[in-house]
This record gives sequence, C-alpha cells and structure tokens, in this order.
Amino acid sequence: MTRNLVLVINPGSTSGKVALFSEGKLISEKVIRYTVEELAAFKTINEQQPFRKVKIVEYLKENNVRQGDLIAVVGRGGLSKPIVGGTYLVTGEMLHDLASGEYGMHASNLGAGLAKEFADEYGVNAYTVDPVVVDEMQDVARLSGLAGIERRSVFHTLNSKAAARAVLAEHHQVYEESNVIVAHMGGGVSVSAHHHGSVIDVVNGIDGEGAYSPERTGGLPLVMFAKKIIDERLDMEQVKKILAGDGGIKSYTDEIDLRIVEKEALSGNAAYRNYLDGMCYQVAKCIGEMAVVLKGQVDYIILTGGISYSDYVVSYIKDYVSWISEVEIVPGEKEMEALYQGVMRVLNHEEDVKIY
Ligand SMILES: Nc1ncnc2c1ncn2[C@@H]1O[C@H](COP(=O)(O)OP(=O)(O)O)[C@@H](O)[C@H]1O
Ligand SMILES: CCCC(=O)OP(=O)(O)O
Repeated sequence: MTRNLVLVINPGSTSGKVALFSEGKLISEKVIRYTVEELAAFKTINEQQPFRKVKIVEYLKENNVRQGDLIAVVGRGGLSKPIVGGTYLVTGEMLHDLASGEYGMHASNLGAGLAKEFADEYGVNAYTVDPVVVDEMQDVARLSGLAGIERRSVFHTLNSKAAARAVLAEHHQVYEESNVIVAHMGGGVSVSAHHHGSVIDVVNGIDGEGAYSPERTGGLPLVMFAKKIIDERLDMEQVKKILAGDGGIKSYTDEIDLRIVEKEALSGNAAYRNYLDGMCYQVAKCIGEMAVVLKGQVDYIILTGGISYSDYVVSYIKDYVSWISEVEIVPGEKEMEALYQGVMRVLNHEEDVKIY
C-alpha cells in the first residue's frame, strides 16, 4: 500500500532541512547541519550536491521509504530567471539555469536538482514552489537610477507569502484582497510589499539593498565601496562574498549567530548593542519604505524568520513602525509546509502546474 509521501528538500547555506508529509500531515522532519569544515571541502555550491544527497539518502533509510511510497518530491527553488509565483515542474532548462549561476549562487540553487534526482529514482515528478526569484514587481520599482542596471525581485518568497496567508487567515482576511508588509529576518533580510496577492516591490535580500543582516551588508555608501573595490583590487567573487557572506553583523563581530550577539549586547557590551540596534533600525526603515509603496494602506506588518524569536529585536522594530499598522510576529519559517502545500495544490488539481 502506498504511503502517499511527499519528500520536501530545503537546502540552506549552512544546513539543510528534509521532511516527509502525507495526507496533510508532517510525518517527520530533520535538520541536517553541516560544519564549516565539511562545506569548506567544496570549491563551489554545485559540488556540494552529491554530499548533500548522501545525507538525504540516510534520512530516507531512517524513515524506511521504499519504491512506491512517494507521490512527489519538491525542492526549494533558487536563483533562476525571474518568474511569477506558483508550483513549477523541475525541467532541464531550470536545472541548467540554476547550475550555471547566471542569476546568482545560493544553496537553494541545489533544491530543484536534488528533488529531480530523488524523483527519478522513485519514478515521480519533481517540483519547486515560489522560488526566491518570484517577480511580481510593478514596473516603476525596477528602475535603479542607472541605465543598464535594473532592480530585481529576490526575497524569501516562500516564507513571506506563507506567513502573510497565515496571519490573514487568523484575522479571517484573504491574501488576494489585503495589503501586508513582510520583513523576513534570517541569515539574510528581505522586506516585501504584498498588494492584493502580488509582491509589487521588495527590499532585495541578496543583491546589496536595504538592511544589513547577520551575514549581509544590505545597501552601502556606493562611492566608498567602489573605492574599497579599486584600492583592494577585489574581483567579482570577493565582492559578492563581502555583500553576502562576510557583511553585516559578521563584519563587525565575526559572528553570524544572532543569539550570541544579542546575549553579548544585552550583558553590557555597548558596541555589540549598537550593531544589533543598527540592524533593527535599518529593518524598520525598510518597512517604512514598503509602507510608502502601499500608499499607507497596510493591513499588517509581519516580522518573521529566525531573528523574530528575539523579543529585543521585535520590540525595537515595533517601536519605530507600529504607527503604520498592527505588527504580527511569525517566528521561524514555514518553508517546509509551504513547499508541501504548493505541490498538493497541483496534485489535487486546485492549481495548474507551471512550466519554467
Ligand atoms: N531565539 C532567537 N533569538 C535571536 N536570534 C535567533 C533566535 N533563533 C534564531 N535566531 C537567529 O536567526 C538567524 C537564522 O534565521 P533563519 O530564518 O533560520 O535563517 P536562514 O535565513 O538561514 O533560513 C541566525 O542568526 C540565528 O542566530
Ligand atoms: C533572499 C534570498 C533567499 C535567502 O537569502 O535565503 P537565506 O536568508 O535563507 O540565505
């Protein structure tokens, strides 16, 4: 008898999550943590795929998953070409774009490829849902101020949309008829303006915009950054590593775990307190920017991602933005459920599958 399992794969930069769902319920979930040394053994993110696969094979063995048990596999979508939201079949063209790094490299680029490998082995389809490049931006938001450079939409799509839907459902409101601002605060920070079901503008979480985060710079004073690049003769890979990887809180403290930074800040380290406050202050400013995008018509501001477990961060930001609207907190993320639900909407014929 088939167990109607859906395998969900979510590769993160320093860890990965894998889960099995069936009949609307989470059956099992595992966080696979990688050490810095383990990942340092690979020169590129693509090279990590076989290593990450082995850990998922072990997980499937632990859960006794056999041929015929799976009905689908879904992986978190990565940096591919801009696409509208929805559930996508994993295709060769998508895999090519993710592996090429043409649109950027992030651990989530491995999600579709891993899903496809397991889907092929178990004879089912592979999908991705609402990848980080979902682009529903209004045209005016694309202008950067320099001809030839266009702003793009890269944000924590899955969790931001899932958190928005969840908060609105609690208030008996519908996503497609509401306006919300979602600030996702994790390793990276993105802030998105959701207008009647479309994300019409974002503070991009990876290209060097907006607020700094535990490991990313956010926006920088450009002239000074250009001088640093020239003075230090930095190449593109080095520049990208500064913007996403070695920036933000890490550049000040050498630490990316915000729990440690917060503990230090609240036990009297004034410099750490200032670094932490700076991040919160910048997130608040980004929320204000998105409130303008929504012309002040904001039903809820939602703070989500791992950092929103912090009472200190939440109250700091609330102090600046609660005049705009009610502020709701959705700590952590709902990515695994969102991936599963996206696949089920297609398998249950509630939504058409999209082709990349
Ligand atoms: N209780 C907490 N208080 C403060 N920060 C936290 C807490 N729990 C997790 N974090 C921080 O959240 C960040 C990771 O968030 P998460 O959403 O899991 O990240 P990712 O973007 O990697 O998915 C880390 O900096 C972590 O220290
Ligand atoms: C904004 C793109 C997605 C992203 O940065 O995810 P993480 O914060 O999990 O690295």
